[in-house]
Amino acid sequence: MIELKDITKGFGDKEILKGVSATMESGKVNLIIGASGSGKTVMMKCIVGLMKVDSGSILYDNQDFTAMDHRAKKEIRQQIGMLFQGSALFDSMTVEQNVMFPLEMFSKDSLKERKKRVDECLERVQLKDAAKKFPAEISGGMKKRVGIARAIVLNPKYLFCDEPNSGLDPQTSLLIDQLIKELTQEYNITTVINTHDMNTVMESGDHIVYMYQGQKQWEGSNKEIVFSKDQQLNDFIFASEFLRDAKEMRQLDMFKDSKWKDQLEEQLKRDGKK
Ligand SMILES: Nc1ncnc2c1ncn2[C@@H]1O[C@H](COP(=O)(O)OP(=O)(O)OP(=O)(O)O)[C@@H](O)[C@H]1O
Repeated sequence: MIELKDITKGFGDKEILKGVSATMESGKVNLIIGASGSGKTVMMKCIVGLMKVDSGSILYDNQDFTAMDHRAKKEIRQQIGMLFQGSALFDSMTVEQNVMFPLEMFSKDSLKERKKRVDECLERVQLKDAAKKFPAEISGGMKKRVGIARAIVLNPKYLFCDEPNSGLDPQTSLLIDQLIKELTQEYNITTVINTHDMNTVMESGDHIVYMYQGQKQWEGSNKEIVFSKDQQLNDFIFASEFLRDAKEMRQLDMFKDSKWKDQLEEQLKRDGKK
């Protein structure tokens, strides 16, 4: 679990993060969403330590990352996997060499063990046949899968993904979302995704943190999101008529589940529809 406690970050006299507290849960896909400029990337950079917060603290499984010395921070960083926007693969290396790279940097395993681990990861993302190919020879979706294999090769406890669906078609996006979700559950990873993709929000966001102008405006599950009365959040998520219809359909679908029945009835009463 990662906890943010009242973090602030500014540049010069411009305050970007204005006291954000939020929780990213283990074994869950945690999403950071919000309009452009709301502070999502700055927040993600602060969490992984690429930027230093001005105040507040960030706890990795109860250990205060913000108060750690360089060595302790390095240990946490070695438990972090990162999937970058655009995949950020090394063009001159084959797929398997790209996945091997973090092991060569940080692992003390023998070459045989490292090769075995690379094979396992490539198998897991269904890319064994592409092991000897170069990034220029594979599709955007395959590149993302190489990026995912590389991000998990060191068995991370925490996985950060920056816009994992950018530049992908809707079907490939879904497959990437599914893969990230499966890996998160299989290895009980605390996954944090910065995304603009509403499909990801509705389909795979277990826990969602909505940022608005440098503050956490809303936090909850993708089930709770369809019942939220927060105007900013609703304007952002259900921006089109199509999405508003989808929201109502999701509510009706959840109505079948007794767990949500009371909540929906209450909402319909409040909205004067019942
Ligand atoms: N290194 C920096 N120096 C100064 N200002 C910065 C820096 N990094 C980010 N900002 C500012 O912080 C604000 C939030 O930026 P951020 O990149 O976090 O937004 P975002 O929500 O991730 O947007 P997008 O969805 O477009 O990626 C912006 O006004 C941006 O100009």
